[in-house]
Amino acid sequence: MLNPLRVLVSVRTGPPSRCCSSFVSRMRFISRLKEDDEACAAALQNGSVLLFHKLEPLLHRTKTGTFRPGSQPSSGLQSVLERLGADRSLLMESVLIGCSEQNQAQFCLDVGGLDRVAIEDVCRGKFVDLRKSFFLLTGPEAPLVAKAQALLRWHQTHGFCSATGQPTQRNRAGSQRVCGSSGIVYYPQMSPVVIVLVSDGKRCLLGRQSSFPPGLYSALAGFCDMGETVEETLSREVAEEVGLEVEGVSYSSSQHWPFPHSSFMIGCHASISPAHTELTVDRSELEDARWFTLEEISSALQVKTPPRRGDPPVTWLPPSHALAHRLITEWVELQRSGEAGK
Ligand SMILES: NC(=O)C1=CN([C@@H]2O[C@H](COP(=O)(O)OP(=O)(O)OC[C@H]3O[C@@H](n4cnc5c(N)ncnc54)[C@H](OP(=O)(O)O)[C@@H]3O)[C@@H](O)[C@H]2O)C=CC1
Ligand SMILES: [Mg+2]
Repeated sequence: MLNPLRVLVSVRTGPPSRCCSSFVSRMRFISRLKEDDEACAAALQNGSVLLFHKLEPLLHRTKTGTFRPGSQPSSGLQSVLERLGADRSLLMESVLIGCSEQNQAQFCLDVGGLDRVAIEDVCRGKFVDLRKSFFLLTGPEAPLVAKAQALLRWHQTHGFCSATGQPTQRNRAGSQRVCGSSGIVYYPQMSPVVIVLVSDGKRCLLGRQSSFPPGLYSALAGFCDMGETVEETLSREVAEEVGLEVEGVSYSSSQHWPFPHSSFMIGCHASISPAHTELTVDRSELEDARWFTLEEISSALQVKTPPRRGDPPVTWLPPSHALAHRLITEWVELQRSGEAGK
C-alpha cells in the first residue's frame, strides 16, 4: 500500500502541477522551493547551474558567434567539481535564481575557490567581467545573470549578523539568512534608485560621470534617500545635478541593476519648460551634462560596441539591457511619432 506521507512528499518535490497556467505553476514552484529545503535539494539534482568565478559569469560562445551564459546540468556538475578538487558539499551552496520554461529549477554557484582556467577548459567557456558580459549577452538572459551575481555577492557579504556578530545560516534556496543567536532573518536587499530622462520637448538631457568610459552618456540617476517618494528623489536629483526644476513626471518601467551592489532602478520621464533649460552642472557629481537633439541621439544609438582606445571620439549610450537605453529609445519613438503627426 502507498504510504500517504511519501505521496505527499513526492507531490511537493515534483515538477509544477499542470492545473494552472505555466507561469502560475512556475511561480508557485519557485515559492515552494524557497520554503522547503528538501524540495529545493531535490530540484537542484535535476536543475541547471550558472557558474561564476569570483562573481564573474561563465559565458559560452555559440557557433554563430553570440554569447550565452554557461549553464551546466547539475547532474554532471558534481563529478566535474570533485575532479577539480572541490569539496562534495560545494554544489549545495548553489542559490536558486528561477525556473526555466521547461520547468527546470535554475541555480547559480560561485566556484571562486577552484582553478579558473581548469573550469573554463572543462566547461568550455570563459569567465567574463559582469559589465563586459552585459555587452556580450544579447538574449533575455542578461537579467538572470545580473540577479545571480547580485545574490551570490549578497551571500558573500552577509555571513555574519550585524546585531550579534554571530554567523548567519542560509536556507537551501538561498533566499534568506538567519542568525542562530538572535533569530534575525536577513533577506537580499536592493537600494532604490530613480533614473530619469528629462526632456524640454525637443531635446533630451544626458550626463556623464568621470568614471564612465570615454564618450558614454546616460540618463540622470540617483539613490533614494530614506523617506523619499520617487517624485521627491527625481526632483531632488535633477535639481542637485543640473540645477533644473522638473514639471511633469511619468513612470516608464523598472529593472534590477547589479551595480554598484544591487540597485532597484525606477525609470521615469520628466519634462521641463523650454523657457528654463539653462544647466548649472554640479561638477562634483557629473563631469558633463548637456542637451541632445533627436538627430544626435539617433546617431549615438547606432554605436553598437564601445569605442576602443585610439578610435575617434564618439558619443555612445548604455547597452540595450540598461533601463537608460529603454528610456532613450522611448523618447526617440515619441519624438518620431510627434514629427510624423505634424
Ligand atoms: N541601468 C541603467 O540604465 C543605469 C544605472 N545606473 C546606476 O544608478 C546608480 C545610481 O546612480 P548615481 O548617479 O551614481 O547615483 P547618485 O547621483 O545618487 O550618486 C552616487 C552617490 O550617492 C551616494 N549614495 C547614497 N546612497 C547610496 C547607496 N545606497 N549605495 C551607493 N551609494 C549611495 C554615494 O555617495 P558617497 O560615496 O559620497 O557616500 C554615491 O557615490 C549607479 O550605481 C549606476 O550603476 C545609472 C545610470 C544608468
Ligand atoms: Mg547621479
